[in-house]
Amino acid sequence: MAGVGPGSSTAVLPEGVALGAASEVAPLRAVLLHRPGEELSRLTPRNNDQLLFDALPWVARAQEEHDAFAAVLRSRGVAVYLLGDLLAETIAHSGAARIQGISAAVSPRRLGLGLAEELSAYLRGRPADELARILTGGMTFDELPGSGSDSASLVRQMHHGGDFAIEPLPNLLFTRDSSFWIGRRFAITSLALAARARESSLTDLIYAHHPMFSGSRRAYESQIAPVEGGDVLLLAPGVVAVGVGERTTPAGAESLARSLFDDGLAHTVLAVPIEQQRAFMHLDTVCTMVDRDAVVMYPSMHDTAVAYTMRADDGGVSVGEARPFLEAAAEAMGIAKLRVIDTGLDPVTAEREQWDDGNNTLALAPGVVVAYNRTVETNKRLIDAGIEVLEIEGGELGSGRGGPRCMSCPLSREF
Ligand SMILES: NC(=O)NCCC[C@H](N)C(=O)O
Repeated sequence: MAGVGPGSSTAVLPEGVALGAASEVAPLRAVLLHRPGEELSRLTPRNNDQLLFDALPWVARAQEEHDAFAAVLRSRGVAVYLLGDLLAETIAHSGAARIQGISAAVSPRRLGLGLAEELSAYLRGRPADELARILTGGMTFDELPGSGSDSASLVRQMHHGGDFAIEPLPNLLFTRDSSFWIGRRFAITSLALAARARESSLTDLIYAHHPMFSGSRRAYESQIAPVEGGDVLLLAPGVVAVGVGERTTPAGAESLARSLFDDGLAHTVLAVPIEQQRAFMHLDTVCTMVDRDAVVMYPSMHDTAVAYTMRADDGGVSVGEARPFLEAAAEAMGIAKLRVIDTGLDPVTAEREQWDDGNNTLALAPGVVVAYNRTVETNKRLIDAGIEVLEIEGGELGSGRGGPRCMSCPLSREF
């Protein structure tokens, strides 16, 4: 097999660790993260809104924060895999993956046929690690091969040098959204917004061609309508909550439910409407599980969140009336009550800490979560409720509006 670079090796799972996840809180064994890189340095005041960042992160500091996040996970026995490494290894391993990645990134619509063919041919000849960097970090017109040469291409001549010939993917940082595992299967999601749509072409090729995933089967293959991983919460084995709002659509939630029922991966899917606004872009920005029977939740959702219960019904799907989410969830999970860790916050603090991803915790085990240290009040309430909170810095990482759960895709949790 071709290596990625000198001295490189191909990632494998630790002994005894099996791919898959059936809940949000069972002990985490392996996780997919993306160490932010060049794609973050592509953000400018002109493109940050469109690329879904609220500020321009200090890249080196964001990398330090991310390294510290990964170190916390490793210190708790979690095997950490980095998307950039897996991508380079996949491309080194598989010519088909190389072609797939290039064709998803090079758009004849944007570049015209001539330039698109020229660029594709150039990329086919790049070393795997360089190609992986281009597929994630993008490429400007100035960086195109032969730039500055006397070119017959109108496209080259009429674009500014700093325009993107290949768009960067700064939101790859949020590995939660572009794939998720349910049972022993992985699902490649269908991302709603143009700025993120290409991310799933990379997770798709990694899962399809990296040796670590060989033999793994897919869930939700049809990908008919948008579903993003940040909206999918595995409340308990067989019970899934799906946020429906700015990203995941009703059609996405319904087709996901249908597919999970058909594959025997869930018996109940709860569709939970969330406000269609930036602050609440996914269900996991307002609610995450911190224990087998407990969630941390944005206070204003506590009494207002509802759910439509979908169940498999005679080859189809039955949909119940909207009812209180906490009640519907507890019933589906077969528990008396789904506890809400009451953050008891005043509306202003609650709003600020929700914005700063205080509700976006990553569970490493029942009652053990990772959270940003800046959400001081929420963390305090979690600790008072007996939850162990492992705090990380997020001053720079948080500028993309995502916390520890958003930045992680569990590859393996104990069943
Ligand atoms: N699961 C999540 O909530 N992910 C955070 C995504 C943030 C990213 N800037 C976005 O707007 O999609």
